[in-house]
Amino acid sequence: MDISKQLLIFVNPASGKGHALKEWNKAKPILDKFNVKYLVIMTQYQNHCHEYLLKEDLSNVYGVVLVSGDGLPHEAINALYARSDWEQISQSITIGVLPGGSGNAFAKTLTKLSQLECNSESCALLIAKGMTRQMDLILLEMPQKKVVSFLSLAYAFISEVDLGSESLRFLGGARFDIYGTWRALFQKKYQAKYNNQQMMFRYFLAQKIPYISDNYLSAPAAQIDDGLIDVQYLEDGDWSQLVKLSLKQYDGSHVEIDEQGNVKPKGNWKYEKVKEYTFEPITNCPLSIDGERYPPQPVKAKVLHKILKVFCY
Ligand SMILES: Nc1ncnc2c1ncn2[C@@H]1O[C@H](COP(=O)(O)OP(=O)(O)OP(=O)(O)O)[C@@H](O)[C@H]1O
Repeated sequence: MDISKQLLIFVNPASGKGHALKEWNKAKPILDKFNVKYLVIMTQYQNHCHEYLLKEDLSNVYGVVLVSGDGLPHEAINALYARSDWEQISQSITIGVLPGGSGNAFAKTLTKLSQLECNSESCALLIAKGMTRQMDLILLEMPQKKVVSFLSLAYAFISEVDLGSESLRFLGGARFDIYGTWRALFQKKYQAKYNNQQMMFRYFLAQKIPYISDNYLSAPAAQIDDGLIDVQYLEDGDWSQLVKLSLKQYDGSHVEIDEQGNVKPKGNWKYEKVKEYTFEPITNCPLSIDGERYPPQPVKAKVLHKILKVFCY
């Protein structure tokens, strides 16, 4: 890593409860103490960060830091991946995050792996110390678009909770608890094809990292660099199964892992580790990709192994 270059720090004033600037102010003294060079950009509008990273000369940049929820890293990583010089950028630029939004799964995962608390001071320390790891991304090919995902693709229950609770952003992370409880009580079923098999789903979630937000360890067997995607789903099943399982996702106890690291089967609840999959929604329910809304459409997913550098011990 060439620290004679600088970090680009994007602060999203519109994320979560609007606390991103406060979180940045907690991190700034730590970066200053370590004499880190940086340029701060307050994002002015949706896609500002994407436009900047797609077009600007990044030859003087060694890291991109997102102070926001999980939406801004999704935007940033996709902009970098879409550049013609991505191969070189994937070697020279490292991604860092500070938890400034309502869903901070990325910050939670990187701090947890580094055995740190998930807060802005820990994230700043990770960035200032400059240790990096290579992580996987998931390439999602859709009819009109290719997207890379660092977190998840959700349909049915999780997609409804993620996207349906957007108007409750002012509640911060509590939006998922409140809206999720309501949706678990009044469940819907959704038709889709998973690997060409048509099923009726109550729940479908494919993840790259173990957390889906700061306090939901939804895929405890997931690893950032194992070359695999953790897919969980619940077919039809009974109503109470989803209620019980969603309550246990706080600490990951809905999944039992044996000494070899394999997930033990649990009734109708399926947990598979795959290198690729296909998914085709049939019911009109949007897809949530890294927490962002995408119209229902067929998706081909495959892992891009160890393709992104992140600040992590
Ligand atoms: N100044 C701005 N005004 C409005 N939207 C913005 C602004 N800056 C960035 N955005 C957009 O805000 C969106 C949400 O980003 P982010 O993930 O940081 O917030 P969040 O509230 O935590 O969301 P999530 O719950 O998905 O984590 C992104 O799509 C980004 O483009």
